[in-house]
Amino acid sequence: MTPNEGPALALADITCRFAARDDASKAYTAVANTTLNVARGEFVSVVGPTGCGKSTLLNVAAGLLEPSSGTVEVFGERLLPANGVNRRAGYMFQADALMPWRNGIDNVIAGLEFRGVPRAEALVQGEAWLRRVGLAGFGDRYPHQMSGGMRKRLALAQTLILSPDILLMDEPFSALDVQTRQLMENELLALWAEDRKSVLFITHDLEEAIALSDRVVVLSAGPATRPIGDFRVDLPRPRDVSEIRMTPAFLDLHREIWAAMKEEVLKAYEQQKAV
Ligand SMILES: Nc1ncnc2c1ncn2[C@@H]1O[C@H](COP(=O)(O)OP(=O)(O)OP(=O)(O)O)[C@@H](O)[C@H]1O
Repeated sequence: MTPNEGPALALADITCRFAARDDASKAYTAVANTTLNVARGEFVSVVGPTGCGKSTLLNVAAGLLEPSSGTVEVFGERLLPANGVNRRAGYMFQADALMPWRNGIDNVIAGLEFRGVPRAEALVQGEAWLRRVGLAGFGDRYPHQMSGGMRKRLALAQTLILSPDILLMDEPFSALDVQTRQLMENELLALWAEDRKSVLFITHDLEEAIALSDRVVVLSAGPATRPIGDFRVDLPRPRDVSEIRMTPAFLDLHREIWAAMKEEVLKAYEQQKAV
């Protein structure tokens, strides 16, 4: 396959082993033989019980972690951590990456400045992004002067201003209260609908996964986590995440996926109690 062909992300037969926590001479297999694709423009969520290996997979996709075996291709091109991180991707993690010493606008344009975009030009783009995420006029506030929801908006602008082809999101809204979270989910969907980036979204919240995605992949409990289910979400778009949750089609899908997930969640819970 030549570069720029193929899915946005193709994780093939990925296995990740770490030194075991209780005995560093032993290996702990976090993820085993996992194959996962994200097509161009597709919104895929990965759900699974706590500690199962979701973040590990995302770090592999980001090029931040080299798998013990298996390959990653980004638009048909092999991702080799030796060559650096996945440059086609933007990230949003649970903890935002805002710099407390920079005000809102300077946080939004940080990535552009690192890339060498002249400040005046970066500021124009930054102001436009502040408007798009509903923060027009808040550019001079510092992160500590903003609410959790505002900080997430700022982080979203900070990521999207670099127009990545792929968005890698690791429970980006989990720290928010339910209402703010649903507002942010709707905003994410609206922004995504504008140019349909390819998204890999990690969450332990099945409702959030279904409401946002085209496809939900369910992971087994660890160790040796692997996908145990792959469900297409054919709910109509545009979606309002709080309304779609009430529809019979959503509830049917939730029931179906939860049936696949439940045993794994219970397994992970028992394991956690045993530690
Ligand atoms: N660098 C590492 N060294 C050793 N063990 C690790 C490392 N990174 C992850 N692990 C282990 O691998 C397993 C999977 O971790 P990971 O963070 O990917 O899970 P997760 O599904 O994202 O968890 P959560 O839902 O709690 O965020 C865990 O048991 C974790 O302790």
